[in-house]
Amino acid sequence: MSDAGTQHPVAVIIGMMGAGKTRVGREVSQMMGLPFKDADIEIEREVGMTIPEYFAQYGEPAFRKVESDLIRRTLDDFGGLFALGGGAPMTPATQDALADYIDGGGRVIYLQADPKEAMERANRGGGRPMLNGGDANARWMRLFEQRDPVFDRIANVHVRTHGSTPQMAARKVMNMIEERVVHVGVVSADDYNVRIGEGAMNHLAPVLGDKPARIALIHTQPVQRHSDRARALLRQAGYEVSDIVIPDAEAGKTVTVANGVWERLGAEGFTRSDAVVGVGGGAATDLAGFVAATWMRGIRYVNCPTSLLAMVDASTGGKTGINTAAGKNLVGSFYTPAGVLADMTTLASLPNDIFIEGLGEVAKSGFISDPEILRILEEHAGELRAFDGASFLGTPLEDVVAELIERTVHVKAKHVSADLKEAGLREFLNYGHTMGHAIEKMEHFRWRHGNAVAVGMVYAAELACLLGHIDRDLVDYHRSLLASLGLPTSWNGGSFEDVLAIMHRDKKARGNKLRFVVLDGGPGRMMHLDDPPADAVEEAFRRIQH
Ligand SMILES: NC(=O)c1ccc[n+]([C@@H]2O[C@H](COP(=O)([O-])OP(=O)(O)OC[C@H]3O[C@@H](n4cnc5c(N)ncnc54)[C@H](O)[C@@H]3O)[C@@H](O)[C@H]2O)c1
Ligand SMILES: Nc1ncnc2c1ncn2[C@@H]1O[C@H](COP(=O)(O)OP(=O)(O)O)[C@@H](O)[C@H]1O
Ligand SMILES: O=C(O)C1=C[C@@H](OP(=O)(O)O)[C@@H](O)[C@H](O)C1
Repeated sequence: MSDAGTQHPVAVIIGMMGAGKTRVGREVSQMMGLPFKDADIEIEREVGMTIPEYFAQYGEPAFRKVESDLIRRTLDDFGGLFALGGGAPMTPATQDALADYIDGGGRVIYLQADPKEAMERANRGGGRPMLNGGDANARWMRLFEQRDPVFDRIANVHVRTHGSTPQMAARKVMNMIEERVVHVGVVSADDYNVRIGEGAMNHLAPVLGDKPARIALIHTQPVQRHSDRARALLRQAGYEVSDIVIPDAEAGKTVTVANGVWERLGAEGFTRSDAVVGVGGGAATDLAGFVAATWMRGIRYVNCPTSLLAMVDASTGGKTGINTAAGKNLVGSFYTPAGVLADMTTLASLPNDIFIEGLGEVAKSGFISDPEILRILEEHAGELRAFDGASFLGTPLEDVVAELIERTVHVKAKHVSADLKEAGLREFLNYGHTMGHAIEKMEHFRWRHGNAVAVGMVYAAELACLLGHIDRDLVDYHRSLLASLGLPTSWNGGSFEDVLAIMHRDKKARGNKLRFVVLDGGPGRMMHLDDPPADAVEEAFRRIQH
């Protein structure tokens, strides 16, 4: 964001008078150890008089010129938190300066206080020339009606502070500043962002936009507390919410469930301008995406993943789908979301075993593309294996997990941006899945996906080693790293013949030829392994049996 030798604010705060721009801005700067600047105070320092005096002596146009010049300068030479005066964003020159700042990666945060709370606070202590003359509340409301739509459009981050103390409001602002954003380019559809951080769900309304009137909120019972928050945010933003609870986990990924949702959408008059929001694990976001992809041949949807695996994998990339009697994910559509909001606060209720299975897909991304993921996993294996959602937020482990999520999503974004429909490169995301899916099916889906994939990666490593593509040390490293995370590295649940038959039905197979993706030399270097020798395929299977 910064040009050489210049610095830009970490965030600019705008909002109505009394919203808390100064008070909350100072709280945030203290929490983040950053300097704080209040435009009004800087202006008074520059002109050598109070703002009311300047207004009285020179009038508002002259004041707005001084103000916009100072704001433009500060945006290019200050690296802390910068709070603007209430009317500042209404000046075209300031709007241009803020647009340039956002283009450079800046955050303009609209602090959306409850009008009643802000009005009351704005009238404390006076000193606000825009409220002089007549009923201050009436003037405040008139200004709000003029300014709110403009602030809403100018800001790229929106933080509601209704009922929040300054400290609570500051925490929300800080979460928005610290959140991580991964951009996913899509060749044949609109790009979208994956937002990762506490409070990411606050982006629901800006991501959905103002077109939808109705939102189908699809979720499962175990994530009720998180879908309650999504529902409240949607209703506060003015949407009509159809609450649709589906069966949990794989039981929710069926055509019967999808049909039930289609019937609801039909009965409630959902049109192409309406939207779907999926809240839950990967099964829920798969079903929600499938319904969005098929209702009227495609309506907007936003995923709010609540499990680690859903955050790092299932919710991103546009694969939507349901299961059939013939197997998993055999019916579906490539259909990309309008956005993915991975709200870290949802992990507070995630059971340990489900967090650990998500590490399987994180490790996979390390092996296929980003060795730094492997290093982080190794360094923090003990803490990760002991994950406890109830005590997780606000600890150093939260930053470690956020980094792992961001990196893993980057790996997925790189593959899906270049190859949405899995013609080649995207198949590398299937590392460990040929055997992994066979194990899931042999276990009648009692095994969790990430666990099966972990064994599948050990299998793929053994196969690659047998054929001279990687050395024994790297195979052993697969076992030691995955085991240190609490993931399984062997399986004894069925015959080679049965597994082989299932692998021949893998979507990477071509005709009667097996196809695998394996490491070629080391982490980050992948290759397609087509039609490997039958004896190696069987020997590798023997080696994953304990
Ligand atoms: N579309 C894709 O690209 C893609 C990629 C990977 C996996 N998937 C699919 O995702 C599914 C696996 O996802 P998953 O591992 O999230 O399984 P899941 O959706 O079955 O969730 C696992 C369990 O955890 C619960 N849960 C989720 N978040 C929770 C939270 N915050 N608090 C408490 N409980 C929570 C769920 O209710 C469920 O009981 C599979 O169906 C798989 O096929 C899809
Ligand atoms: N969330 C909040 N809860 C309680 N009081 C607040 C809150 N935000 C601001 N205040 C108080 O309201 C008054 C106006 O806040 P201020 O930050 O000056 O508003 P602004 O800069 O947006 O005009 C101050 O007395 C401040 O301490
Ligand atoms: O986005 C993709 O390409 C992936 C889809 C899923 O595999 P399947 O397509 O085999 O279900 C997932 O498990 C894998 O991690 C990556």
